[in-house]
Amino acid sequence: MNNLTFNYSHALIQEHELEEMQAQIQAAHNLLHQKIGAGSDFTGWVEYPHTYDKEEYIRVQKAAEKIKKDSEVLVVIGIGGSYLGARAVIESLSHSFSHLIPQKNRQGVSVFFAGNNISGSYLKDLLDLIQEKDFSINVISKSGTTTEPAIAFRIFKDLLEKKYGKEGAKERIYVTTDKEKGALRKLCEKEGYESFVIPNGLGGRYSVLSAVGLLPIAAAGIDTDKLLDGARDAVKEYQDADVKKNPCYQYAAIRNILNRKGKELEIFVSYEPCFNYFAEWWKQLFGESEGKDGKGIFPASASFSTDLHSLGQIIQDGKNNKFETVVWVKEPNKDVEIIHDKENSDGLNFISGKTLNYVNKMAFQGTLLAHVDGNVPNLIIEIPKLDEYYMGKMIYFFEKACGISGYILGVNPFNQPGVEAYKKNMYALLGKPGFEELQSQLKERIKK
Ligand SMILES: O=P(O)(O)OC[C@H]1O[C@H](O)[C@H](O)[C@@H](O)[C@@H]1O
Repeated sequence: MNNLTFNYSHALIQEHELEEMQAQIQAAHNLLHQKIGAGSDFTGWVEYPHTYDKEEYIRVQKAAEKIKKDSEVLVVIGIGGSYLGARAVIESLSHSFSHLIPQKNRQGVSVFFAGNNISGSYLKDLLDLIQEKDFSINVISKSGTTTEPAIAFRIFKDLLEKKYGKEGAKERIYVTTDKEKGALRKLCEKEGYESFVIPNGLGGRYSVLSAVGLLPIAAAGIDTDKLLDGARDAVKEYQDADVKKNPCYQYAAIRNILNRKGKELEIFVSYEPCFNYFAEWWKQLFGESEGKDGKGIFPASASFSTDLHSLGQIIQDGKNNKFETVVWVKEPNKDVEIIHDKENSDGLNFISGKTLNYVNKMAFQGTLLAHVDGNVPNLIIEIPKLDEYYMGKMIYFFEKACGISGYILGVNPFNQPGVEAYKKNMYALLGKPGFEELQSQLKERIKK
């Protein structure tokens, strides 16, 4: 079938178990669509592929064109939902070694990411690398107050101003933030930077199809119209509350069935290394949405066949608490044939004339059956090819499955209160005004 498909024939469940989830699916569907569930203020993403601000979308395209004309590099500064979606799409749809492709042979600029860690070495390396290049920055933060991107923004803004002067720098700074609140919005108003809005109804991890993801993605030369086409079709295809007819809801339901049977860990698996950041995006989506109130499936990831040589053992024979969700691309865009070798010293002439994609497929099928034999249920999401359209569709598939799955689990899938704990401690240890008492308590504990 020429569409995204969900295959649960290796899920190690009975059909009636899925049918029995119908009432819970219907209830979750109502909570989400009628916007009456927990966190409903953050469900604007459900219809966003239709309701997005069309005028802003044109500005995003124009900004991307300007960046392509005046820059070799775009530095995207953001953390969590403010960078993972863009990175997932860019890495999935770009040449595997895109940074080394000369600009004249590529559709867009090289996109590098900063402000997603606090490593001095990482930042220094990036600063050294772009020093000599023409670059622009897109700083992305919904709250406008997150420490990691704020630190990086200070430093890159300073570099831009030294290189191009204050006025020149202004032409190269793009800000994506809340419409009204936060330090970044204030700064935009003061400095007159070009800015884009993260709408109120979108939490960071649900924001990739807004300006948050679209500006970096478009600057990288990826067709955002097609991405949105895929997402729009997904809105239509995944709105049937009948679990028998909705693959997205089947995935949400089966995750919960497996979780109730003791599967505490879900491994996102792909056989294309370009999906590695898609896996990171997926991990934030499910981890922050479901991991609360002492509940949630731990989202992990593996890249096969690479990790079959490291994690393969524990998946096959380790504790029986995990399942795999495999994303399989039916027709990869490129391929290489295995050549015949007269000597045949490696004994591989039996596959000469075959292609790497063929061998990869056999690895997939062999692994699937081996892991299922090891009691690891496998859920398979197949896309016909890896392009913008199916990327958009798959993003929406996972977003919606996550919202529905979270409601079935009985949590608010749209908040992330637990993330604040480390931040408070870090601020206190850094001596942020207002955190004095916590600082002395923490220093006592660290001494011990
Ligand atoms: O966009 P920002 O407000 O800077 O937030 C960036 C990220 O950091 C927070 O700590 C949250 O856990 C994430 O959900 C969010 O995506």
